[in-house]
Amino acid sequence: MSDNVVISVRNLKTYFYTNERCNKALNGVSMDIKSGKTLCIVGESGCGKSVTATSIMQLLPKLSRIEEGEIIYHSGDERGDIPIHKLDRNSKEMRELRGKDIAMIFQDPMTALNPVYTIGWQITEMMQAHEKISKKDARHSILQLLKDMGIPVPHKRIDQYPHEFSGGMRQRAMIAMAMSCKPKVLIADEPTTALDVTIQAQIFELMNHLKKNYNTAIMLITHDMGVVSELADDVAVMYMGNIIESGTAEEVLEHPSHPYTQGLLKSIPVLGKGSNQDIQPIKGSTPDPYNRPSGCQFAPRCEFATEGCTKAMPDEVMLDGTHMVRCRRYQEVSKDDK
Ligand SMILES: Nc1ncnc2c1ncn2[C@@H]1O[C@H](COP(=O)(O)OP(=O)(O)OP(=O)(O)O)[C@@H](O)[C@H]1O
Repeated sequence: MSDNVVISVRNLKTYFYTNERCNKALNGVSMDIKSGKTLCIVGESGCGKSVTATSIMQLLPKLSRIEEGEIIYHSGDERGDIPIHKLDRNSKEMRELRGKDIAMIFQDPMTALNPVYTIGWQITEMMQAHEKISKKDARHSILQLLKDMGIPVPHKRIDQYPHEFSGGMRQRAMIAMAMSCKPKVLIADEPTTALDVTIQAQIFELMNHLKKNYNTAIMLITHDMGVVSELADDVAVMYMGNIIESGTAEEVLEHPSHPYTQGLLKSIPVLGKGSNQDIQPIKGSTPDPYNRPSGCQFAPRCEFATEGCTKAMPDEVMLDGTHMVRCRRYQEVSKDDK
């Protein structure tokens, strides 16, 4: 395994059990999250992006559990490799990992920020929960952190409440809180969906700054291929609980080999191509997770599908380099893209 892998996920199966029915929300997911790189997880609503994140954080909703597979955190220190999938969500070890080693940011900053305390107070609490640090030293580092996160007049902002911040500034404050213990991994679940494009661009710049200057491993969840093309070093495309294509951003975006990836790329406008672009949404909709089609889950929506596709789930095929695709018809699909 390459040195810079911080989290490796192997054959992860996370299921939901509701009314005696089982939803295989993750059905054998494997991926590596690497330091100093951004891995984008992309796919339509319900494909399993958030469940992947909450499995890694051991913050799964009720009625769901990790059924099979591994999530290993490679600490790089005397703790060695930590099997997260075996830890209890409320265990001391898991609580220490959360925040200190692996931090998460959300679409809505108020998920993480408490309205009744000042930003400075909340970040101090977070720091003191994980390390021995005096209030004075914490204040000093928080001022620097707020400045690093592009929050103007930090000595004033530190004593303000979340409601005194604009949406974009609140998002930065949440990122500052997530970064306060210098985590090795930052998991960001659609962090800019609610923000306007200018603020979105600033938050992306900030994430690139974290990656470069703190060597943070970033896992960024998005449904937007435009975001992927701007930020990703590595990409994993998910559909119905499986990764159906993955590789470096160049491999996946320049040579998409799964019809679903091609569909996602055709459904976004390309910068610089003007307003007369042929934007085509992917036809059909995702199947009912409790009543899945047999074989390839995308087959009912796929123009390349043949009878064989509905018989069994396609195996992973390794193309060039790290490029993986799960499609029987990938050769025809790749030709079609040329
Ligand atoms: N709390 C829950 N209770 C029951 N099923 C759930 C719950 N959360 C997620 N699921 C199911 O797990 C599957 C994966 O959902 P997940 O939230 O990971 O999708 P997603 O790709 O993050 O979608 P979105 O972009 O809408 O957030 C879906 O079939 C979803 O219905």
